[in-house]
Amino acid sequence: MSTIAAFYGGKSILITGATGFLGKVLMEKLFRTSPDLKVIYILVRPKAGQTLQQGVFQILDSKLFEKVKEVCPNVHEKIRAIYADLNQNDFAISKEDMQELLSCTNIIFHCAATVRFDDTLRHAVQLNVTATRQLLLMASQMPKLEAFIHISTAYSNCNLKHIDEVIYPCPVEPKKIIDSLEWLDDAIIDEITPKLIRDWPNIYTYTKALGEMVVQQESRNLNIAIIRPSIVGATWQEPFPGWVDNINGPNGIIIATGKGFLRAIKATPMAVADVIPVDTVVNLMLAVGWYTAVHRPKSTLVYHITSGNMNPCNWHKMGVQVLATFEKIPFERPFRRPNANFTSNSFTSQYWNAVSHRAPAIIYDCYLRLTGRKPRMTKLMNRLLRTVSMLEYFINRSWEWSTYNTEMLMSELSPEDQRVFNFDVRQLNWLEYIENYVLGVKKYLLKEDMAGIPKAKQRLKRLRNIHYLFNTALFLIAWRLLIARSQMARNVWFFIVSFCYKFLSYFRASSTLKV
Ligand SMILES: CCCCCCCCCCCCCCCCCCCCCCCCCCCCCC(=O)SCCNC(=O)CCNC(=O)[C@H](O)C(C)(C)COP(=O)(O)OP(=O)(O)OC[C@H]1O[C@@H](n2cnc3c(N)ncnc32)[C@H](O)[C@@H]1OP(=O)(O)O
Ligand SMILES: NC(=O)C1=CN([C@@H]2O[C@H](COP(=O)(O)OP(=O)(O)OC[C@H]3O[C@@H](n4cnc5c(N)ncnc54)[C@H](OP(=O)(O)O)[C@@H]3O)[C@@H](O)[C@H]2O)C=CC1
Repeated sequence: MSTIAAFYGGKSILITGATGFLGKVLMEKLFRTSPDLKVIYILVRPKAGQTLQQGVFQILDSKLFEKVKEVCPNVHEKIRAIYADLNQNDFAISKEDMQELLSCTNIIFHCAATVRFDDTLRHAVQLNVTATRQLLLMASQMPKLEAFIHISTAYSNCNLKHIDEVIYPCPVEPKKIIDSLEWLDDAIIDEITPKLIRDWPNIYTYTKALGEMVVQQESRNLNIAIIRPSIVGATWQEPFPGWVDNINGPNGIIIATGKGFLRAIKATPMAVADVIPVDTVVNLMLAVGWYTAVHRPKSTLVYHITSGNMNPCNWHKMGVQVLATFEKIPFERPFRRPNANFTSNSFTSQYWNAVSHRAPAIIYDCYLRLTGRKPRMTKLMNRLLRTVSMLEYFINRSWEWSTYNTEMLMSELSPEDQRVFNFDVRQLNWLEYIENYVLGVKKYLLKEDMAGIPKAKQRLKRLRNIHYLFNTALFLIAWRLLIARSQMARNVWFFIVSFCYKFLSYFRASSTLKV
């Protein structure tokens, strides 16, 4: 029997962000490996037109939870959803619910966050910093609490090149920022934001760094650990390969490429693509929860869960395999044939944006207008290019993350725990993983049926023919215009035609002689 699975038996576990990508996979694994756990409390924001119970059923209805329903048939009774908004004071949790949480919780996994790169500083600080502080305050009033696991990101210190498993101080104290945001108005906040975030690429990574500092400062006597995953990708193995459920990170790029919208991206092909499967992250989270509660390390330990140092894959390899998978498993109704390349500098990037992105979008919008429909492609393309520009920072650099704590933890696990809670990314076969990833995007995100593949392949053939035809027509028009305007072009044209004529005459004469 797995020691870690047994540890979670009978426990009351509080998860924030349980409706998110990581949170769902965490819940699934907990129920599947420790079906005898007591209860999982999930803090859920009220959603218009949906009761709490409906929200829980919606989560459980997903294919992700199919296996769980077999091993834990009463799973819906073990999820206790609590209305909460982490942006509000005391999270707007009712007194009774708060009482229950405070008196019963054994373990906390704090996953909730805003992961948007372009959020306002006020909102991102509220959720990623202030809410973390408030949760720590709640935790300090929980007599039965054994461990508090805070989920950060490997990019919280991406302004550094080499990142150790330590909490780095931020230039401005989180408390000062929280206090000043209370009285500064939005216009001033917008003005000072670039000065505050300095060399962090966005508000998200900056506020995650502040969140870590808050954890360090407010840890009191709690058993706390921080987990820093890199780019969290689809499931590798569990409960089945390729599960994804949002368009963050690489997912949106895979869709945009597969649908033929994105044809070039500014990336450094040899930079490390530090993608880490979500089930690997969850396995580490559960192992850390156990270790922190049972071994009670003296200080707050930070664990990196990244792939680059142990089993690196670069963007070139990833891109090639993504494109190869589209050949086998194309997405339905693509705008153009999926075929993308990496550009290396701003000049070529702008050229491709004009030629391969904006021009086809404008042409398509003209076609929509002419056929009496509303143009939409240019708007969509602009949003996509904006998104891509925000991701560029991460695909043009490589980082080194040390993983001493993660490796130490691996060595502390029994062979059975190493198998059930495997977070050894050295065993990952990238080509297989990427193929399953693309397939998962098709099935679980785009909800496309595999039966549609032959039709999609036919459409791709048609698009390829249109592409060749269009290019030939374009070439002929350009050449015709050039001949009309330039003596030099006329001379070249005359030379080519007479050369071809002579070659053909010679060929005909020599074949007549042979006969
Ligand atoms: C010899 C041969 C050589 C061949 C070479 C091969 C080349 C092949 C090249 C092709 C590549 C093929 C694929 C390769 C695979 C990977 C490609 C690399 C990309 C990976 C980049 C990952 C970087 C991640 C960085 C991680 C940092 C930290 C990680 C974390 O800690 S947290 C998670 C990260 N958070 C996010 O990802 C959130 C990012 N999103 C946002 O902040 C916002 O969504 C926004 C981008 C600001 C956009 O906001 P909006 O207000 O505009 O609205 P909305 O969110 O509703 O979305 C608007 C539209 O944009 C689309 N969209 C959103 N996100 C993405 C996305 N990530 N990618 C693409 N599109 C996205 C969305 O669909 C909306 O579209 P619409 O509804 O149709 O309008
Ligand atoms: N995905 C990634 O690539 C990476 C993620 N991380 C970290 O992992 C954690 C989870 O990320 P991920 O699952 O991908 O993110 P998601 O965006 O999928 O999930 C975010 C979760 O936070 C909840 N949430 C947001 N705002 C509030 C609020 N005001 N009150 C209550 N709950 C709220 C969301 O609820 P709702 O469903 O209502 O929106 C959702 O459950 C985050 O801390 C993130 O920083 C770290 C590295 C990489």
